[in-house]
Amino acid sequence: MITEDTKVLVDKGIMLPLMEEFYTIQGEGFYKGTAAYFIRIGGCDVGCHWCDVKESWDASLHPPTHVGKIVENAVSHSDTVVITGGEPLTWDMTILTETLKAQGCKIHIETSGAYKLTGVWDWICLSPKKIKLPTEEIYEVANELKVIVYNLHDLKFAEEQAALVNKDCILYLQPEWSKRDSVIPVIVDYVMKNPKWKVSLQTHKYLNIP
Ligand SMILES: C[S@@+](CC[C@H](N)C(=O)[O-])C[C@H]1O[C@@H](n2cnc3c(N)ncnc32)[C@H](O)[C@@H]1O
Ligand SMILES: Nc1nc2[nH]cc(C(=O)O)c2c(=O)[nH]1
Ligand code: SF4
Ligand SMILES: [Mg+2]
Repeated sequence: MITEDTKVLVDKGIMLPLMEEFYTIQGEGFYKGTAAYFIRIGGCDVGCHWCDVKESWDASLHPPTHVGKIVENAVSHSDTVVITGGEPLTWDMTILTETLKAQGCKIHIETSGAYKLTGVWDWICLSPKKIKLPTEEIYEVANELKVIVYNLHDLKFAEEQAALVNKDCILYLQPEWSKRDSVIPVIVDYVMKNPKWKVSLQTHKYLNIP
């Protein structure tokens, strides 16, 4: 049980439920191959049935941690930090990102965009979900759109989402991991026919790194 005082600090984004943090190689999307420190914040109620970190969903399982401590760890490892989750926009990201920025970090986010966009970001990866659509505001500022392809209908959803993003946003199709053997040939064929899209793979899973 967390105290009422702690809850107030979490609501303000002064503390956040920290699931894990690790220095690794960004496996996905535009920055694939780049070393970065990952901060995984607990809490998500979007509920993707194929989510590969379901352990993150219940925020109460992850200890409320002072943002100052999170930042201190991060900057000792890397000047590129990826905030992920869970769904990081469940929480107010203002203080975390401003504190990282003050330390000279490049700050990236992995988000479904389902909640209000808070924080200052150098790179926004928007991975929209049909079951809880992104807020209107995030389409304007997303740097990459990364649609997960589980079945053929996801290609139609991908086109609908691509019609909503800004003109500079880079478009990725990423196979859902458990379906990769059947979905990869479909994505390859689709991208060759529709070259505005690029392929994104979860390369960290092939590299056997976090
Ligand atoms: C675990 S989510 C956390 C961030 C945020 N909740 C989101 O969905 O963008 C990180 C990234 O992994 C993707 N992802 C999650 N499960 C996946 C799976 N089984 N196969 C492929 N990508 C997956 C998400 O779409 C997202 O781009
Ligand atoms: N290496 C690595 N790259 C990633 N890119 C996005 C990830 C995520 O879970 O948000 C992720 C992850 O979990 N590991
Ligand atoms: S939005 Fe992200 S963390 Fe939440 S269930 Fe979907 S993939 Fe998992
Ligand atoms: Mg992951």
